[in-house]
Amino acid sequence: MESTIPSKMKSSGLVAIVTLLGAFLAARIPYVVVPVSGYQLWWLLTYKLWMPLLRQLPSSWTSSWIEFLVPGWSWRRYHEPYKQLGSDVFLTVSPFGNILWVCDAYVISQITERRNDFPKDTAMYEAIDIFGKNLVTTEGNDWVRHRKATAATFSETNIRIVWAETLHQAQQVARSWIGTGHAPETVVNAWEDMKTLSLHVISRAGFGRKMVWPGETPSLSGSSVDAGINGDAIPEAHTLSFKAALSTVLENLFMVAVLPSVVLANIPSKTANLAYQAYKEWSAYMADMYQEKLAGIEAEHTSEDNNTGEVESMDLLGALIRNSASGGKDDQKALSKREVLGNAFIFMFGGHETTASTMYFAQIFLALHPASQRELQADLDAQFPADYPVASWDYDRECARLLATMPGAVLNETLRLVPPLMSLPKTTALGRGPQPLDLNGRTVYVPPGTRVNVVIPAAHRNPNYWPGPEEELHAFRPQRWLLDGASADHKQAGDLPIPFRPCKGAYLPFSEGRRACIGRRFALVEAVATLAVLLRHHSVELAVDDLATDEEVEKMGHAQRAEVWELTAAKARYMMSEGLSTLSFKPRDSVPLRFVERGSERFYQQ
Ligand code: HEM
Repeated sequence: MESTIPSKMKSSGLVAIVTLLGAFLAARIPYVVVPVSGYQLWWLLTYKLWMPLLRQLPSSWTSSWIEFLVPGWSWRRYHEPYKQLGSDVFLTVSPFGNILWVCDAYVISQITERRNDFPKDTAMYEAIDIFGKNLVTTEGNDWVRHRKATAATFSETNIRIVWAETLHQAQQVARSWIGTGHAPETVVNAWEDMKTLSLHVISRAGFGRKMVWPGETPSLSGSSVDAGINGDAIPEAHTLSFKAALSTVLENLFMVAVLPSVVLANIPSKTANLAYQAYKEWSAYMADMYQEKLAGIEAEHTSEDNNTGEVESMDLLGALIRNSASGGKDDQKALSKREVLGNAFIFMFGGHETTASTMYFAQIFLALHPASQRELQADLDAQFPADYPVASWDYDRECARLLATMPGAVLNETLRLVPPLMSLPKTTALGRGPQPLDLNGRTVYVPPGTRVNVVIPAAHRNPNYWPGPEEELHAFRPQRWLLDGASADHKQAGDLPIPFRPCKGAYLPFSEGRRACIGRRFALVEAVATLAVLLRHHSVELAVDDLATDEEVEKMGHAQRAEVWELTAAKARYMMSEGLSTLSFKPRDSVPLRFVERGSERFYQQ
């Protein structure tokens, strides 16, 4: 059945709502009328006041819509609302706007492939323009210009830096977690450390800035390129270190983006003043780095023998300046200095916590699923002989295998269950007329200006696209990504196992189509290398310190140990579902973990 609506129709106004509903009714798309759309700032800030009052109303009035008012419903309830409504596409209608919610793989593919018809809702991202327009905040031809200039920087040369730097940083993490050799006494704050690791890797691969781990002597990490650069030191002209400036801006981004500088600088709040200081400092660092790298590239152009600029420009910022500089001053396609710096910041912003949370959640899942951890370690054993030090791990030889065996499967499964981005906010383009979507052979026209939300967690648990029983979709089962389930055997066979590939539109941690994540490989290489280094000789375990001391655990029998472990696991599982922040899958609280030598696990030894 086909339904049509007038081409000039906008989604605002009563007529538009009525016509839209008519179109959706004709195409048999369910809709839910809600009093607020859930995205208004006033609602996000005050919903906890209103919800208890609304819940007092008779459920016969509210049951069909009340849960859609709770921020975060779209990931807390996964596929359930779609199942209840009998459709993987439905509409919420409110006086504040209509939203189309989608977790149908075929419809998602149409949306991500038709970039111009379903552009990104860039208004949502305006706040991250603070250092300049960039890849995330642009659309149309402007986005094409940004994407062309930035795509070349994510080269294999750059990925090799990611690999080498991650191996180095992950060894520092392991060293600090082992402490002085009393591993079982160490309670690891893995979330903070994964954020630090991720920051260090992106600083090196993104800006050529080497960061040293607390307790690490700079000489341990130095290469000729890094000599004299240390992200923790405060250079003369600055008041904060490079690392402090960056991490403070990232932590206070909302405040920095929303409040005018003069307010930030003058309100009597230490946090606001520090945020302002960090903003100024980071801007100054970026300006210095821009000049340094530009000078290196220009020197390279004037001297055939001098290849310093080439080495420097292997990092993302250097490559970006090189690409933009080669476009020439009159080239309309080149990025301006402000745009280059805007993109450099967005690489940091886009790649920091997303990758850190993936590595952190993977470790929690492995602590909760010791059998999967042992399988992962068996794959590592098969790949890396005992006398093969991390320093010899070669990117070309090792990385593809890691990604195709259990370490890669664990990451795929982690990103399926807790994708760092929960939805892809799209709209239907204004001025292009209503957009047809094919829904199971029926065509429905979505009016211009309608918000369209591709809901990633719902697609990731949509039973229509994933083999196995429905309840299994909520379980951590990395083996689903390994078609034959016995990945270690492939080491002997010498060829790479073929991973499971979900259908298009069903698995979107990095989105799909031309606007897919530009840092996908960067993130996967970093995360897989980290897991391999950490778990090659050690295991992560749940720390049960809240319930029992080490001496008490020591005296416990098997059943008692299982009991304390299960109580701790229940808390960790709760944190992994209810304890995540509403706006992104970010932990609000940390799950204490232990890092113990393999063979000394206190629970579930092999
Ligand atoms: C596990 C880690 C990561 C995940 C899950 C992730 C996920 C995503 C997703 C879903 C998008 C699409 C957003 C949208 O369309 O609204 C995206 C875009 C983007 N990501 Fe990532 N990302 C990760 C790591 C990185 C890294 C390491 C970088 C850079 C170093 C990065 C840079 C970007 C940029 C610049 C875009 C915008 C691309 C465009 O619009 O053309 N991301 N990412």
